[in-house]
Amino acid sequence: MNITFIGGGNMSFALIGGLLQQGYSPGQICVVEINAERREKIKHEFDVEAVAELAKGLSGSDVILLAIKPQQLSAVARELAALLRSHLIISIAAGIRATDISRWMSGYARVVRAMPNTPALIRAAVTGLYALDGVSAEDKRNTETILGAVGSVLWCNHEELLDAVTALSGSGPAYVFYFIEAMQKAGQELGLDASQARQLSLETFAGAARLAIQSDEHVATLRARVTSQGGTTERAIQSLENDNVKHAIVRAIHMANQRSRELGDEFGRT
Ligand SMILES: NC(=O)C1=CN([C@@H]2O[C@H](COP(=O)(O)OP(=O)(O)OC[C@H]3O[C@@H](n4cnc5c(N)ncnc54)[C@H](O)[C@@H]3O)[C@@H](O)[C@H]2O)C=CC1
Ligand SMILES: O=C(O)[C@@H]1CCC=N1
Repeated sequence: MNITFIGGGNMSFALIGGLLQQGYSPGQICVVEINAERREKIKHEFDVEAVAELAKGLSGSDVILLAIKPQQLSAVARELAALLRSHLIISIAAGIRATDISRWMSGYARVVRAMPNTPALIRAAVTGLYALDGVSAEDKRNTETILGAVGSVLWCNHEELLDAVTALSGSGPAYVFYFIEAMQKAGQELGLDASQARQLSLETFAGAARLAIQSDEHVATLRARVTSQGGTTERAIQSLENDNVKHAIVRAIHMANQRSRELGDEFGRT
């Protein structure tokens, strides 16, 4: 299975790195990238072919992975329409609907919409997937192999759920970093130096997440176990509740979901 990436930015870097580590050979991968500096970087980093012209990048490829910004997608998809043979198309663009990509490509229906996240860089991504009806069982397995090279994958049965995936896990690493930023700030205000605050915050976050993954219990139960009656955690959680922090986080994720849908509507009209 030969893969052509359209766009050689951050996400393509993560995915290509994962595929090569999984045993893919550089000869199976090609990148179409309009920026000459990026092309050089890709060649230098991975020893894979990087070209500027779409048609040149597609020769011999079975899968086209669209990794350009949502704003650039409709023009590229329309250009692709005339060049398609029997390619599987996978798009990772936020918000852009598989149904619109298919429409821009004159109804071509072998389209999968995927939403990975940046932990792909260390092969710890989670990716939501949605397939149009024209995608075969083999196409689905190939999609799982490609996105599975950088982490775990899950299929959604309805396209709207990809907006939810985008809001929860696509953007999610930013929420986690935001929380860690706050923990580090507090640690330093309490007299720890930057490196101590970093170590304590990050390892607490990673340890708690690992514990939750390995435990069969609900996270609320795990939280209760940290919270001694009359103790320090109780005081902190009460403060979070008084400030309505859970509500604020839930609202933020709804906002991201709304933005993903807006992106779909915005470009769906074109
Ligand atoms: N950054 C993130 O956390 C995530 C991003 N995404 C999605 O992945 C897509 C790519 O995101 P990034 O890699 O972060 O963006 P990026 O800006 O790092 O990469 C995009 C690349 O595409 C190139 N490009 C632009 N127009 C092109 C064209 N016509 N032909 C070929 N190359 C072209 C640009 O020069 C750039 O190198 C976006 O649609 C984004 O919504 C999906 C999941 C997570
Ligand atoms: O912020 C964005 O639009 C992209 C999609 C998910 C993560 N980054």
